Amino acid sequence: MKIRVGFGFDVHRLVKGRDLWLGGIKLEHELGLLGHSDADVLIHAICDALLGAANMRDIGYHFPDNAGEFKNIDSKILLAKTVELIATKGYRVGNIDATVCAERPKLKAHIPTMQEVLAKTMNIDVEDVSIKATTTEKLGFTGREEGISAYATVLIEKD
Ligand SMILES: Nc1ccn([C@@H]2O[C@H](COP(=O)(O)O)[C@@H](O)[C@H]2O)c(=O)n1
Ligand SMILES: C[C@@]1(CO)OP(=O)(O)OP(=O)(O)OC[C@H]1O
Repeated sequence: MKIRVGFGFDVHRLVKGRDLWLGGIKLEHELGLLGHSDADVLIHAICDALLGAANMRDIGYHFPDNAGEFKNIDSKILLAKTVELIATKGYRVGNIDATVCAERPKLKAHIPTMQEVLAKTMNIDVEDVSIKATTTEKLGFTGREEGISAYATVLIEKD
């Protein structure tokens, strides 16, 4: 079996008047993430990690942020397409480990739902999707609640 690892990182700005989509679900919050798509920063980090593992460039290369077809798109669609892209090289997702940096909202209670939704989107076992959350102790842009960042590490495999 051939295995490869990949890493992804993304940031989106928090603004008024936008819904907060994170890990494929909509959360109740007074601010939402700004982007061309639904700005689901966690999914974007996972997409970049998968593409990186397969050495297939990055999310903006495949889904440009000036293309009308991706305006306000549900990032779960981009994740499903990314899984299809790595499959063209024969790879499937092994496991994912991701961290979201957000001062608020508290994500703890929502993580099992995110795991289920993302596992379903990628057609993998929920056991293979780890999601963690941390504050940055009120430091930096995440600590000031100006944005949310996410990191993802993935393993992909083929026979
Ligand atoms: N947005 C967040 C941030 C953190 N958590 C949970 O709280 C724990 C402690 O966070 P620290 O940043 O103080 O280390 C963390 O391990 C998460 O379980 C959260 O749910 N949502
Ligand atoms: C997802 C895409 C495409 O809609 O747009 P954004 O939501 O702005 O996200 P980003 O992480 O900046 O880059 C990838 C984009 O091309």
